[in-house]
Parts: sequence; structure tokens; C-alpha cells
Amino acid sequence: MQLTCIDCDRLWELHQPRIRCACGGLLQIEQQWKRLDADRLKRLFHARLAERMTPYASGVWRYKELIHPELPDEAIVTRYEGNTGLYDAAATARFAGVRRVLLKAQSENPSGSFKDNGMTVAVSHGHALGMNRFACSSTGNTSSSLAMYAAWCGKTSYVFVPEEGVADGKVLQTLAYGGKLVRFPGTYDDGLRFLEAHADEFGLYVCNSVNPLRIEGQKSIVFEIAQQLEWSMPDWIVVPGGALSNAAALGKGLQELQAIGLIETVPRVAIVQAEGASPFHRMVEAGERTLTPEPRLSTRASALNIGSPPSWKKALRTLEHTNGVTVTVTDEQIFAAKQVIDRSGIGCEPASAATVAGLKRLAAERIIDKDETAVCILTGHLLKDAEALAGYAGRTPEALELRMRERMLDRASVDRRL
Ligand SMILES: N[C@@H](CCOP(=O)(O)O)C(=O)O
Repeated sequence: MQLTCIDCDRLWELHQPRIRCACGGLLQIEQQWKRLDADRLKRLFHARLAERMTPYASGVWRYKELIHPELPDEAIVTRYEGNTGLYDAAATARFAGVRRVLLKAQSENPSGSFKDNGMTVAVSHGHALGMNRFACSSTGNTSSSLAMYAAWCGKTSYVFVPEEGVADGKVLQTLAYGGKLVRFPGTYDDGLRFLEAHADEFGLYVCNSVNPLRIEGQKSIVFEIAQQLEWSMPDWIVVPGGALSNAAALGKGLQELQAIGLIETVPRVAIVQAEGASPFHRMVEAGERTLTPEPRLSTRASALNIGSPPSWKKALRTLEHTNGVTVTVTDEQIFAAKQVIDRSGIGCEPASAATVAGLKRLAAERIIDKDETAVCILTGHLLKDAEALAGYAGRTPEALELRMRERMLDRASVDRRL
């Protein structure tokens, strides 16, 4: 395994806690795939589905050979993350206007979001390096995930969370796991800038997705999708775009699956941003190759409130490799999609619903054909953002209809309402 700068190709030592190259570029892990045999790997990954209470029971560490082969098993910090459902969602497909939609519910992870796939790898690596103080900037999911894994391996987490625009449930979840919370005026971008500048002084191991080990772990989402679909890929994979780590990991994972010979065709990737926080989409639409950060953010999908997505260069590579697209959706479109996903019995937080809203828009614009199949990645659990539910779930016509106006709970008044 090698740690390489994506801008200047300089190599760095993997066994030192380092986030960026001296030139400022992001780092990425590179491995040699030549010695790997695709059929042998398929058999191995299949056999590991029967594992119980070993690191290989995890839906991330099942793919250890493709993620962090050098890490000793004893250093693995796992909550058996991954292993999430891939659901054939007919009502969602009808809403989006395409033949088939599969929802990949990363919300079923132990802390309720896709961050766990990457966090188990970053924390395990930091643990193996002997780090004791872990840190992140977060809009709430990363902080919950980090606080959970740090607690599980007996370490301390310091989480920097903006004072405004973060769902209360996520902050409470982080605190409940024992995360040391630093609230500050500003955004995720400000928190990350602070950590990148000061982590070394404070002896902090940064677990945001600028840490390349996070991306390695998040690749397992597409590995699982591929295995669940018996190594035959859908036409499209749709992801929400905030910090863009999901898009970065998806592209890297697809590229590797193809290089090893585990899949033949690569699906197209669609990255969906909220209109109120869409610096990456604006760059792509303008045909530019330099991202202009968006200082003022305004989306109710709070996990997407990111104006300077650190992984934008990696996400751009994903688009290039997969002939991908970007699209934006309004908060209204996000909430309309969320209602369909919630009512289908799966449920998700608002940012996740951006995928289905984006799919609907891309199908309406005929960028996605109605006969194509799409996998939408649902990044966070329905209960992550209870305020968002209060915004609409209690106000649907059916809920009003069933409300007990008589304020009596007896047989006769219930009978009249049903
Ligand atoms: N929405 C994210 C933002 C942090 O992203 P990361 O990729 O740097 O972990 C969150 O939940 O905090």
C-alpha cells in the first residue's frame, strides 16, 4: 500500500498520521492489484457472509484485501458496520419515473449513517498508530460515528460542530457516546480548516474524509452493492453531494473492482447537490476545473451544508471515469422525495432523499432513460433529523383526518374516525 498525493504524485509514509501532501494536495491510498484473482476473491467474500463475531462479519472488513490488507486483525475496531439492505423500491421507482430503483440503506449502520463504513477504517488505522485523541469537524453524522468508534476502543473524540444548522438529534447522539463537543460560529468548512491547521499541535488524529483511510472504508458501499447484485452493476448509482467523500469513494471503488476483474461494466454516477449548497455542480456546469467555495449556504438538508467540499477533485475523477453527471434539487423536491421513501417503509434523513429527487429530475430531463435501473444511496437514518419530520409528517391530510377532535379515547369516537 502506498500513500500518494493526487496533485503531485509524491509518495508518503502510510505509518505516519498525515492528511495532506506538503503541496497541499489530498492523499490517496494506492495498491497493487495484479496478484489478486477475481474468482478467488468472490468465493472468499461469499464465504465470509457466514462469519459471526469476527472482524470479517463486518460489511467493511469482509473486503479487507481491497481496503487495508496490512492492518493486523487485532487492531480492527468494528461494530459489524455495513451489511446494509439493498431494497427494490417500486413506489420510489414510480415516483422517479424509471423502471427500477434500488435503495441502498446506509442508514442501517450502527450509528445510523454511511460514515461508519469509513470511520471503522480511519479509527482502526489511528488506533494501530497509537493515537489516543481523535477529531473531526461535522454537521452531525461524522461526529456521531467518530464518537461511537472512539468510545468503543476506549479513546477520546473531539468533535467540532457548527452552532447552527445541525439537527439536535445528531448532537445529542454524539454527546451520548461521550464525544467532547466544541460548538463554534461558522460552518463545517471552518471547523475543518481549523483542524487541518492545528491537529498536530493538539496531537489530534483527524477522521474527516480528507483522511484517505475514510475513503478506503467507504469504498465498501459499492463493493457490497456489487456483491448483492452478484457482480453485475446497475445503469446508474446516485449519491448526494456534500463533502463529496461518498462520490470520491464510489469512483475509486468502481475503478478498482473493474481493474481486478470483479465487475465488467461501470455504472454512470450521478451526484446530487441541494440548490442552496451546490459549489461542485456549479463548477461542473460551467465546465471549470477549479472549485469556487460557496460562503452562504441554505438548505434544510443540513448534512449538505458544505460550501467548500474537500474531496471535489476526487469526485471530479469519479465523474470522468464513469461518464457521470451532476444535478441540483430544491428543498421542496428533497422533501417530496423523502415523503415517498419514508412511506415506502425504508425512511431516510433529508440529505439522502436528494438522490431520489435528483433521479426524478434526471429522468424528466431524459438524461436517465425510463428503462434504466438506478441504485440510490440513502446516507442517513430517518430519526437523525426529527425536526425535519415535525415539519411535515404531522401535517399530512391523513394525520389531520385521524386526529381525535373530541379528545376522548372511547370506542364510539375511535369508530367514527376509522
Ligand atoms: N455531512 C458530514 C460532513 C463531514 O464530512 P466528512 O466527509 O468530512 O466526514 C457530517 O456528517 O459531518
